[in-house]
Amino acid sequence: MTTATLAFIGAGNMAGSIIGGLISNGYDPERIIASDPGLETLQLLKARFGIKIAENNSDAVREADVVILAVKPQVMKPVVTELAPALQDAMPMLVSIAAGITIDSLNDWSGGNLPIIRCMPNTPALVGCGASGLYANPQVSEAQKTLAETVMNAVGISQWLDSESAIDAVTALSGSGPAYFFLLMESMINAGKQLGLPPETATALTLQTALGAARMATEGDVEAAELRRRVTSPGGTTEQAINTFEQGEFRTLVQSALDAAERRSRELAKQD
Ligand SMILES: NC(=O)C1=CN([C@@H]2O[C@H](COP(=O)(O)OP(=O)(O)OC[C@H]3O[C@@H](n4cnc5c(N)ncnc54)[C@H](OP(=O)(O)O)[C@@H]3O)[C@@H](O)[C@H]2O)C=CC1
Ligand SMILES: O=C(O)[C@@H]1CCC=N1
Repeated sequence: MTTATLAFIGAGNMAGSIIGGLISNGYDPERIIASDPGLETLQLLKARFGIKIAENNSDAVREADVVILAVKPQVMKPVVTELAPALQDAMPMLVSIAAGITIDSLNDWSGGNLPIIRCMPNTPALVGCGASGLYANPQVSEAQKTLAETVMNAVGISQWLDSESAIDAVTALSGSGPAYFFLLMESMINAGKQLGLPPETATALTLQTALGAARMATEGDVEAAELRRRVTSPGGTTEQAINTFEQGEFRTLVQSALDAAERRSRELAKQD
């Protein structure tokens, strides 16, 4: 694993998930520094993972090889503009995980000429099962690309994208994706309770079913559609459920949901 020093600007849900995944995978906590206005959040991360914390964003970036911008898109401009002098001193690689914020904007706000990567991770990074899309500007060297990939692969898988706009699609698919599966889990747990199962039973069976289905889809070489067919006995129970999903236009609904998320990602870019 790399020994690069990573500075996280913003230490909320997503930064915490990546940090947790890195530490579980053996990353040296002395080489991770985080800064955030919430002192309590920082103290918790320090106590839990042994990472360093900084009093302000500029202090955090001073020694960093990689600065991971993990604040909400809406505050990215003031955060990066204020950091620009420190960034121009240290010239680290910037990795922004924010939905919507473009490389052009990050380049303008940071004073220019920095290697910048846009990365769209997801929260399962916390358990080493993250999925990230990556896109680099021309200033990023091959060695820096390998570094970014090493960091993100330590918490899951990553895919390089050949256009920046593909980040909007990745945001809609895997960035937001865990929430879609959680919604399905919530809905199945509730349906199981409605069918008379005790809540603990409905919960345990739903979660194990989700885990089992995900493992079968990822660990074998059989496509999801075929795995679904193998559960669906002709004239059996699953067929009734699948027909109900199809009649409710489940696939169209999923497409519309992802379209809406992708559209929102593009809108966030216009609010720069
Ligand atoms: N959550 C997710 O599943 C994913 C999120 N992302 C992206 O990650 C980014 C962070 O999202 P998420 O972790 O969910 O959001 P959070 O709100 O949980 O984390 C953002 C953190 O940044 C802090 N912050 C606010 N202002 C500053 C500042 N000036 N300097 C340093 N830190 C600051 C916030 O503090 P405070 O709360 O006090 O304002 C908060 O702790 C977003 O841009 C999002 O698009 C990408 C992929 C997935
Ligand atoms: O909902 C959001 O905007 C962020 C980006 C992807 C997941 N969470």
